[in-house]
Amino acid sequence: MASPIRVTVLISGNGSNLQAVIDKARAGHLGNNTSLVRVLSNRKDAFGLERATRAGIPTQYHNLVKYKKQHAATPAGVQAAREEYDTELARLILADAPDLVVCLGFMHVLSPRFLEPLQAGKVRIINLHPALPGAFNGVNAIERAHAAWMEGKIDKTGVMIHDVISEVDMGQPILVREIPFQKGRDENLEAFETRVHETEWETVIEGVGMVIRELEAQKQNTRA
Ligand SMILES: Nc1nc2c(c(=O)[nH]1)N[C@@H](CN(C=O)c1ccc(C(=O)N[C@@H](CCC(=O)O)C(=O)O)cc1)CN2
Ligand SMILES: NCC(=O)N[C@@H]1O[C@H](COP(=O)([O-])[O-])[C@@H](O)[C@H]1O
Repeated sequence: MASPIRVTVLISGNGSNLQAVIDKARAGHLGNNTSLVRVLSNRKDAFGLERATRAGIPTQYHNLVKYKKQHAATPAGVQAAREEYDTELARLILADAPDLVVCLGFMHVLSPRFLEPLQAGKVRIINLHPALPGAFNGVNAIERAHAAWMEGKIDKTGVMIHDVISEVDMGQPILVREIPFQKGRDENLEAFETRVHETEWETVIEGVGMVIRELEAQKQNTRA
């Protein structure tokens, strides 16, 4: 059997999308031969780390604060801290020799200090974002979409899996799932968020599966 597709997951929080991926991989339905090699979080209290531990997946906590303390609290100092953080993040991840890095609620903007070493190592990076391409980039996308709908500005939103590039949430979409708003403008934020998360759990499994199959085919062609 071909060597497994090695996957590293980056998180910052609850990890419900990570759990969807873990469950699918464990059932053998995430590609023919997939190995989740590590879950890394920039937040120590991320429940996703517990989910990974329960699944027997190695974890790592890598936090920006340690780097910020070594620099002045100036824009230049913060920039230097972020660059050092990203350089070390790339080293940590490359040490596991992944084929794919999946951002699932990883609340940190990745700089070229991270992106370039991974590109050099031919490691694909993808992200799950709860919005349609080009809409509501960045944080709090679900809340912002709901507010825009309440103001009558949009009638649908969605979730997507996309390639990660330096410009946040502007990488090539891989899989997009639209989510229409319900008539009557009476769906509160909590109910709407639940619908979005349910769509995410399906989308992340399908989207990650698509990329894994692409990588499997590439490995097959390289061997041929
Ligand atoms: N260079 C890229 N980095 C990341 C991308 C990307 O497409 N390109 N996707 C994100 C995930 N993400 C949206 O999907 C995202 C995460 C975090 C932020 C952000 O503004 N983070 C702040 C800190 C916010 C916080 O701590 O709550 C920051 O980094 O200063 C924007 C978008 C993963 N990274
Ligand atoms: N900009 C990135 C972003 O907003 N990501 C979002 O963080 C949440 C993580 O949930 P989870 O920890 O339960 O998987 C998800 O809603 C994901 O789309």
